[in-house]
Order: sequence, then structure tokens, then C-alpha cells
Amino acid sequence: MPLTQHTATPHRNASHPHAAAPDRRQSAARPLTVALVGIDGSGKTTAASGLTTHLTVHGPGAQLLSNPSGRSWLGRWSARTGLALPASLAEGVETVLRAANVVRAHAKAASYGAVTVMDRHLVCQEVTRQTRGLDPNGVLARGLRWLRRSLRDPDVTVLLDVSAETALSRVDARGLDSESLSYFEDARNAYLACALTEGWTVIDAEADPERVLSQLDAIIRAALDGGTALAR
Ligand SMILES: Nc1ncnc2c1ncn2[C@@H]1O[C@H](COP(=O)(O)OP(=O)(O)OP(=O)(O)O)[C@@H](O)[C@H]1O
Ligand SMILES: Cc1cn([C@H]2C[C@H](O)[C@@H](COP(=O)(O)O)O2)c(=O)[nH]c1=O
Repeated sequence: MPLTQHTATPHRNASHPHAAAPDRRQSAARPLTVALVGIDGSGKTTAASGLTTHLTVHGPGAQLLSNPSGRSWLGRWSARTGLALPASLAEGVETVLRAANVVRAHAKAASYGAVTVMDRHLVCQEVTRQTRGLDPNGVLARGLRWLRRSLRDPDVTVLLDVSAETALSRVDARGLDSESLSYFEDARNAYLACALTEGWTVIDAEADPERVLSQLDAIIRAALDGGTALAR
């Protein structure tokens, strides 16, 4: 199934350390939502956090919203209890949680005056499902597609691209979970196909974190300057 995406002086928010109120002097900048996507280990969380801090310090302000599926939570629960959900049930839970988190993030982004950085988006779950060979016409798959059509696309979606080998070595070094090289290869190909169809920006995320950050900063500045962000 081909995947398509139809889809300063910061004031710290005590409830979210990465949320900063937009600088009033600069909040004339139109709000912009950027979603970072890519295979596990591509550096989304590292880049999203660095970008949010950078935009908070240098303007125009940013908030970081993660869109997790609860995989790490489920993994920890399994390790603690010695229980494991059947794969299909676990996948269902992940899909529902991802969808709920994305809906909540979009609601928060809509009322935020500066840059919202999203770590993952709905397409991540679609790529995961496709790579795992799940039914593309099941209720959850159709629900994800409906949600993508219903929600406004992020203004900018950036694919952090790394080789399957790099992803595998980073994920192995992190030691939280494990995946096979072929899983990463398939998932990477699915993301690249999607980027081509949707015209996403693809960046080389093999580079060191500072270089990744400077590429992202340039993309955001161009989008803010060039009017990619739509007036709301
Ligand atoms: N540009 C980089 N160069 C080298 N190592 C990196 C880079 N970016 C991230 N890493 C490291 O790779 C590992 C995975 O990074 P991170 O958690 O940011 O990736 P992710 O895409 O969010 O992964 P996942 O989707 O599995 O949560 C971490 O140990 C991180 O320190
Ligand atoms: C594949 C897989 C991943 N994890 C961990 C590794 C990542 O940090 C997060 C990604 O989670 P998300 O909710 O999909 O954003 O989950 C894991 O714990 N177990 C796994 O099998």
C-alpha cells in the first residue's frame, strides 16, 4: 500500500520544560508546525529537543510536542510484569495512543503563536504498520487514513534520513529495544517513498547533531520567511 500524507526571552511553562511562550516582540511571526519523522534511531527526539531549545533561545519561540505510541511504556510494563500483550492487541493500543496524541498535539499547536515542533506524526504509525505487514484495509488502518485527511497537515514535515545500518547501531547502543536490519531497511524505504510523494524535505541525519540542527533551523527560517506557514 503506498503511503500518502494527505494528509528571546522565553517564559518557561512549569508543566512542560520545553514549552516556551512566544516572544511578544516576535510573535507577529505566523505560527508554524513542523513534524520530524524517520525510522527509529534517526535522531528525531534529539533533533526535536535541540531545535526547540534553539528556537526558544534565538526566537521566535517554540514548544515541543511528542506524539508517542506508548511502545516504550508497553515495553517497560512487559519487563516489569513478565506479561506481553498479543502483537495485534499491542499494535492496536499503539495506533490508538498515537492517534490520540496527535489529535491533542494539533489542538495545542492551533493555539500556540510560534513554532510547534512535533516529534513523530501519524505517518510514523502507518509506516510501522506497513513494515510489520499489517492489513492496510483494517479498521485501524482506515481510521488512520481518515484522521490524516481530517487533520491539517503540518506546515513542514522533515524526514530525518539515516541508513538502516546507522539506525541499527544507534538503537543497539541505546539499549532500550532491538529491531532487525531488514526492518529498518523496509521502514526507511517506506519513508523515502512517502517523502517523494508528499514533497517532504529530506535531510541527511547521519551528520553530527549540530549539523542536523543547523539544517533544521535553515528549513524553519525559510518557511517562516517564505510564508509556508498559513495565516490562522
Ligand atoms: N546526529 C546524531 N549523530 C549521532 N548520534 C545521534 C544523532 N542523533 C541522535 N543520536 C543518538 O542516537 C540515539 C537515538 O536518537 P533519538 O532517540 O534522538 O532517535 P529517535 O529517532 O527519536 O529514535 P526512536 O524513534 O527510536 O525514539 C540516541 O542515543 C542519540 O544520542
Ligand atoms: C520498536 C520499539 C521501540 N521502542 C522504543 C524506542 C523509542 O524510544 C520509542 C518509540 O516509541 P513511539 O511511541 O513509537 O514514539 O519506543 C520500544 O520500547 N520497543 C520497541 O519495540
